Amino acid sequence: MAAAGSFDHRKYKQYQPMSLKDRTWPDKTLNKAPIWCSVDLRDGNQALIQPMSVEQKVTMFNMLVKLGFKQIEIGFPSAAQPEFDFARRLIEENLIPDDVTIQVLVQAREHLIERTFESLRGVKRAIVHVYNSTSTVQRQQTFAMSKEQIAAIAVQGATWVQEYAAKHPETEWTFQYSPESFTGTEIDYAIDVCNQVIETWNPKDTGKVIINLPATVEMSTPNVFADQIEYMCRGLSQRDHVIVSLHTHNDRGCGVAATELGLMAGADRVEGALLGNGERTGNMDIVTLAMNLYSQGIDPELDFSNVQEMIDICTACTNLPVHPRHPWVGELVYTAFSGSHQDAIRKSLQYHSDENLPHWQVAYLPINPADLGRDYEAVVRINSQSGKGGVAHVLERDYGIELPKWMHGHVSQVVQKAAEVSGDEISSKAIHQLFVDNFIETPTQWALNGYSLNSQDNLTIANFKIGDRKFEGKGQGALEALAQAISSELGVELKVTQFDEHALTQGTDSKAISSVCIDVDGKQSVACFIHEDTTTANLQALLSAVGRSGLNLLSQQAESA
Ligand SMILES: CC(=O)SCCNC(=O)CCNC(=O)[C@H](O)C(C)(C)COP(=O)(O)OP(=O)(O)OC[C@H]1O[C@@H](n2cnc3c(N)ncnc32)[C@H](O)[C@@H]1OP(=O)(O)O
Ligand SMILES: CC(C)C(=O)C(=O)O
Repeated sequence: MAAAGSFDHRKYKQYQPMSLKDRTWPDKTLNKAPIWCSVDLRDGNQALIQPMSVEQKVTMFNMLVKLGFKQIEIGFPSAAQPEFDFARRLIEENLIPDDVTIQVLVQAREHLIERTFESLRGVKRAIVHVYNSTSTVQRQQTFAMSKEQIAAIAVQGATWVQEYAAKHPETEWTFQYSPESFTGTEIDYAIDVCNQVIETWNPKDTGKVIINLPATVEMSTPNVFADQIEYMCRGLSQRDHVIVSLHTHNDRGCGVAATELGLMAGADRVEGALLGNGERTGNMDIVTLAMNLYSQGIDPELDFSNVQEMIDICTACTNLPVHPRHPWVGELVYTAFSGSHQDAIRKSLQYHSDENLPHWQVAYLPINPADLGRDYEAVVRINSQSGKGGVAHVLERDYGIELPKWMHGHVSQVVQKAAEVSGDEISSKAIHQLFVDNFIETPTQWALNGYSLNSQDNLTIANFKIGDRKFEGKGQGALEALAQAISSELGVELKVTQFDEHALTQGTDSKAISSVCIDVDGKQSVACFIHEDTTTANLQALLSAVGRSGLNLLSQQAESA
């Protein structure tokens, strides 16, 4: 169907996948972390409205080191003075730990390469990353050059890098080449260009080089990218001396998926940025990929145990907010508002701790949010979508109030009403207040002002002072005696249909909570009471339930007078 105006899909053509019939990557699984390289300070930085200051770059660099990155692309020193100054600052102030290698990006242009090496003077170790664009579109439209001419730029760039490095033998150099716009490049041509660069550097005599394959623009489904990577891995010469690196972008929203499949297809190394910052829709999000591995029981070799600190630093340096639903780390990603999810989480957490399970298996929570430094308060939050399990969970979690199952519906009805009226979230404090007001508060006329209990012939004989009236009753235990006393004094039929007594599980001062459900002349009423004396808690809970049933002691008093 042709759409109105300029929204017309017919102007786009389908990406032509390569044909790799004997692909092996679909049968592979990921079982170890790749070599990580953060490009936050380069690709991330070049995508900001306001690039980071040198101070901000230092803060970001220190954080990347703390998170565990061993390779960090620190910028494009020949592009701008602050980029150059930052490289100098790291080197001159000795801010690069011994086990961390910095990387710099440069185009295959001699004056830029010269300036890049100048910025690296005195560094112990560095990766020099040179690139040129190889795609059909760029060959034709940006450079107006043939395949041979574009390959010659790559080889010339590789040669310059080698020559300038040779002038600084005190530094341990690693060379990296990217056929930029790789996903828009004919695959056999990409292999050819990369192999010419590899032959120029001839790593079999010197160690290893890095060939970085960027989805500069993400153009296909991740399976097509994986085919391309598997094919490249097969076709690159001196493969044992080549580290195959991936650098995906997220134009189609599949940057992480493409990288995962690319790793299955044989890549060794991954470039990306924290929280997916980077050009356009961003670079591959390292946090997501690392957490994907972590949640599968694989050591990501990066430490996200204080995720809030990482978010705060990234936000301060990039001025970009983090979406509340960002995978693994967004503010709301461990929060359930809907009732059935809350109920399942509550039961699952309980089961998990009761059974002492060796592996984390909790409904709706793929990992324990505490691993990232997140608290459990966020896990269940209440609004009108919530149910009885969620409300019970909040009272239990925040107030140690463990209610019997038959009470859950009563309490949640009250909370649900309040949520419907406000149209908003109901805080834990407000839920507690609703619980106190509706189920604990006792009308003064039904206040228990004293009791005595005696046992006789397996029966409890009891005296009660309720308000300022005295009652006498007997039964199997104090509760039944009280029910009998009220029934006979007020001429009603009162039965205790449900009863539960629990120690409060936190902040207790050894208090107990009693919950009572009664039937007064066919009408059901429930209430709870908290007290350090369990008998008082039981008796007062019953009296509160009587008060909530609408029985009026004062009018009965007036009648009997
Ligand atoms: C995919 C990426 O994101 S790569 C990173 C992009 N850039 C950065 O990170 C740093 C930001 N700064 C820049 O990009 C700047 O453009 C600089 C510093 C690299 C270069 O600046 P300038 O030379 O002043 O300008 P400009 O980029 O317009 O230069 C274009 C020229 O470089 C050539 N060129 C572009 N890329 C390359 C390359 N990789 N190798 C060789 N030549 C190249 C172009 O053909 C063009 O040549 P022409 O002038 O003969 O037409
Ligand atoms: C320089 C290369 C690796 C790049 O940033 C890209 O292609 O996205």
